[in-house]
Amino acid sequence: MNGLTGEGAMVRVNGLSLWYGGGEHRVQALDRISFTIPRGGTCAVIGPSGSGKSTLLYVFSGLLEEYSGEVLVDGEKVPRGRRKTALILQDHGLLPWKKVWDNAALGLAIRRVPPAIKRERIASILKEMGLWEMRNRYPSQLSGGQRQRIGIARALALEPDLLLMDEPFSSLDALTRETMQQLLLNIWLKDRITIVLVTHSIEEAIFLGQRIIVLSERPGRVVEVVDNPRAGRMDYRKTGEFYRMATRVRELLEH
Ligand SMILES: Nc1ncnc2c1ncn2[C@@H]1O[C@H](COP(=O)(O)OP(=O)(O)OP(=O)(O)O)[C@@H](O)[C@H]1O
Repeated sequence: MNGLTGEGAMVRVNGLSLWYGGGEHRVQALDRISFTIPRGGTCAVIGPSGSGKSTLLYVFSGLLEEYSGEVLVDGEKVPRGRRKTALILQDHGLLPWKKVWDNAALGLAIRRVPPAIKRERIASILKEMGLWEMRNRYPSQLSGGQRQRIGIARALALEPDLLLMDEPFSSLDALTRETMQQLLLNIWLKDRITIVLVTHSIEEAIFLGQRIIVLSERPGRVVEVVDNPRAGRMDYRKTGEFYRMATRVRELLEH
């Protein structure tokens, strides 16, 4: 695996530029972005508001197809509706009128997975995420952290090899947020899914992102790709290296 050249990379971005709208309303969101994400690695994308972080995820998931440059996922030009890519949006995309179980099973239902397989997979994931006891409740009867876990459960039920997350923990209080970061880390340690996480939090980016992509203000350009090999270690937060890394990323953002 060579993350620098992109050989064996899960995601490879080369000279990606993207504009929204047309004519006088044309807005450039991304400007010649290049980086790679190794297979089985974690990557955090951080940058000011409007720097194109969500846009990048939309491109990786195949939702946005109009761009210039090259974007390869698993060695192929982003295929539309790639089955092994899961996207978790900021609002978790939960349906308020459906119970926890059905919300978690939604992705599998859309893909018409046979009921027996669906039942087994959802039961196992709800147990793993600590949601089993709540399977017959509605989202409104749960806390923010529990709701977020349903969103993650739904994504994991698809057995993805690429998990794209758009500020998944931003609405949570600090403690719940740390618990959720830990949970995500456990999932990653177990399954080695490639994870791309968009975040506004320097601390979150450093704790979770083995590679940190720092973007500039709009149009988003890569200020720096920071390699952060100690990300994913449970005790990282308490180390001096963590604070040094935080200072470095903060300086890059103030650039
Ligand atoms: N549909 C659209 N039409 C026109 N401009 C858009 C559209 N969607 C996004 N933009 C613009 O493109 C830029 C990048 O948007 P994007 O949502 O990717 O940024 P972001 O870094 O995720 O922002 P935030 O941190 O605030 O969520 C922004 O300046 C935004 O206003």
